[in-house]
Amino acid sequence: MSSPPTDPQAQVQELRRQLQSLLEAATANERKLDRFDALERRLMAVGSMEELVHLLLIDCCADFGLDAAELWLLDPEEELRRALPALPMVKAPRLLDHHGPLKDLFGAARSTRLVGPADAPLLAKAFGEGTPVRSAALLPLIRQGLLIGSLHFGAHDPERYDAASGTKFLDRLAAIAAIAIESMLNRERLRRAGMTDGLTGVHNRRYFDHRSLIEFSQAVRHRYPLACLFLDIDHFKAINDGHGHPTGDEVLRQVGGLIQRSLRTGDLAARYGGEEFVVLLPRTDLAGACEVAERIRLMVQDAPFVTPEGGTVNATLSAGLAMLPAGATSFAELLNAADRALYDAKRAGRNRTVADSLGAAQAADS
Ligand SMILES: Nc1nc2c(ncn2[C@@H]2O[C@H](COP(=O)(O)OP(=O)(O)OP(=O)(O)O)[C@@H](O)[C@H]2O)c(=O)[nH]1
Repeated sequence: MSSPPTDPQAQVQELRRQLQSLLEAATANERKLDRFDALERRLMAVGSMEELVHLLLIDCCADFGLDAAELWLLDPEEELRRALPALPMVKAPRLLDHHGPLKDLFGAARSTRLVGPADAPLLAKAFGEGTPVRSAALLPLIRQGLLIGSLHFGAHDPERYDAASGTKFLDRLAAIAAIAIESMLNRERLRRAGMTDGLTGVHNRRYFDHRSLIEFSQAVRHRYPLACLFLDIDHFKAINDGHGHPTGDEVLRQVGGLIQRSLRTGDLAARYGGEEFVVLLPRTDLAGACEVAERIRLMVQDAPFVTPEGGTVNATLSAGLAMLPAGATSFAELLNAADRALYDAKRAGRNRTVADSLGAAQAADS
């Protein structure tokens, strides 16, 4: 350490220099505070999950000059997994189906961890093997005493975060990010509840009525085929009467799951009424739609449906199929044609797929 100058002129100069550097530090701190403040305000105002993820993973890096950011979210019920693939995201959060990875980062401590280059294994856990990140801040996201995820900020500079630095700003940011994530999840749950059938987990009729019009107009505008399937469980009343309503509910729930799992992203399945489901298959021709209907029909026919008592029952379903543009010029016509075909399938003995004759004939001609 250099000794203070004895010459009064030099002392004044030294004091000026110290004052200047204190002023610079204060200005830098004030700027940092302003950036945190602005970030907090934006976090509290985000309107969607995409916006929130973008803010935490992309904007944070730009605003704070970071080299890497990761967001991990606990998702044991897979609700985020279902909600997020549909979202257009530049960078996606990592969804965890159990606490293990979070425990590896925070142990029982659950407080912000500042990690330096000496703890390379922890940096690799937080940012992936081979990461160029040399120092990091790992922020636990906690809501109502529960760890719901973590936010990781990383830098190539090994001294950007060191264990001796304060974590006050980061702790506060983590608390606000956790609130923003939870409120966004609640909003997402409400949104999904409003468009999902509570028993079967497929979309409800209200959502179908809305989405089907969009699908219809897009198919017309872009001139691609749109297939509509009506699927109705056979003699469902007998299942209810013979095994009880809870078993009927369970069959409905499992059929809903089978239908959902046999469709591609972009297809739309909904519970249309009691034991009736409707499926829209955009960009699918008659042969493709028949294949989908038959696949579902055979899966239902072969499935042992587990009852609430742990026994099994069998069920079958009938399918009616209509095509746009072959069999219909409006969406109501398409639905009616599929419903007519379903009626024909029931009349012909059930457990079968019938294509609307007009649609099938015209599709065969074209
Ligand atoms: N368990 C249960 N039953 C329902 C639900 N919604 C409608 N149902 C029953 O579904 C049955 C439908 O019976 P029907 O319309 O006669 O048709 P079906 O017995 O399937 O006969 P087909 O369709 O002609 O093969 C009725 O008994 C309804 O009460 C529900 O959410 N849960």
